[in-house]
Amino acid sequence: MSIASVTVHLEGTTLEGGGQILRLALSLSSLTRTPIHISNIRGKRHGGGGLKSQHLTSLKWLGQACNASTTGAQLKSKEITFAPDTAHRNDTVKTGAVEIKQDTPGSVNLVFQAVLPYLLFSGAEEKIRLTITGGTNVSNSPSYDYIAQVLIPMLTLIGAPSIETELHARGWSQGGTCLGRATYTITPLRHQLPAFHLIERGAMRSVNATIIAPKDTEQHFRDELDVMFDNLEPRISTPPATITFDTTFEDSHHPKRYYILLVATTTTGMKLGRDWLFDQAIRPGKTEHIVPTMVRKVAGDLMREIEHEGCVDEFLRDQLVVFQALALSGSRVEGGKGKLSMHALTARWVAEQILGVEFSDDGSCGGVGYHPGGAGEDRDVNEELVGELERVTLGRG
Ligand SMILES: Nc1ncnc2c1ncn2[C@@H]1O[C@H](COP(=O)(O)OP(=O)(O)OP(=O)(O)O)[C@@H](O)[C@H]1O
Repeated sequence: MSIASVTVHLEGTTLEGGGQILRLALSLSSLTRTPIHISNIRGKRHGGGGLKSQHLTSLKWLGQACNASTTGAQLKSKEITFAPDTAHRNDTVKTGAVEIKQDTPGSVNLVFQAVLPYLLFSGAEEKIRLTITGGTNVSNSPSYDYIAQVLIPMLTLIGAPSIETELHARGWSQGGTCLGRATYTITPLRHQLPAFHLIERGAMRSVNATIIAPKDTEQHFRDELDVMFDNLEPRISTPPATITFDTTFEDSHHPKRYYILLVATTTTGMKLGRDWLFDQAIRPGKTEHIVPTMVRKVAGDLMREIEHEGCVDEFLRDQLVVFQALALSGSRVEGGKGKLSMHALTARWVAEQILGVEFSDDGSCGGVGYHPGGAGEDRDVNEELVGELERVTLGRG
């Protein structure tokens, strides 16, 4: 495994040009102790770019965790340097209860996205109960529900220790800001993450709907979902496999807070998710159209994911890039006919710049086989454990 010891410069307007470049670069820099310099941060975003609260929170937390020297660590900053202390040991990360607080509804799950690789690969011996304050349901980011129902089960499928989740309160960016809190209990890896193969999609087994909306819309949602499930079934079923449909409804306790998530699970355990946080101004007395609009929109999005025949949805595809890059060489994620998103291309680019890994057109990656707790030194792999995990990783030839 070769890791750059010189500072890696990342131009923040590259490809997607948003916050993902920063989060992933910070994750990989902290783990490998590679110094980074990012210019024009979020340079393709309207309003001038720069660090938002969620980005700054991740930067500060990772900076203190790996004892990094930083410059530019303030809100709206468009340029940072981040140089982890090369003598620092990642396995000295604080275990037990770890609290990351934000005083805005910045996405809890984008902070989680930034710090998870560091904690999972820290080499720490004890569990980490990570609690993050902020927004749990925020536009253009993974919701708490998506993380719990899609990302985490898929991480378990690829061989990561299971992560428990607990929601204390929801935090919304809609209908006036309100802070939420969620806890993720992470068991750090004790060995390299084996190469994983998500290549067999299997047949559809179930579709679960999660609705969070004002209580008086519950029946309307259930009726719309019943119609939608009836329409969906013949289009996605592969007899003799049968599909079950299920709906969970939660009162959002606010007339302007609406959220829907649909998760399709396949016979090989793949999870495809599509959601929508209703984020338009809702005028009193003008809400009847919202329910059918949301159901139709998300059902259409899920249908497109299913028709692509990939093993992951558009969002998971970019969120798994970091794990492909850190796993042993040869992980492959089948995206099907779906176009690789700009986020996925950007994540690959950051991983290539910092770790020197390469991704092939078929979705496979020459991962570095990162040793938990290490900065890339060649320790022996626990072959027995890796073999065991390989058996639970789907599609392994
Ligand atoms: N509906 C969704 N479900 C699951 N994940 C999502 C969803 N929308 C966005 N994401 C994920 O959230 C991340 C968004 O990255 P992005 O760089 O756009 O965010 P950001 O830090 O808020 O930056 P910016 O404000 O610059 O857009 C990506 O990993 C993407 O896959």
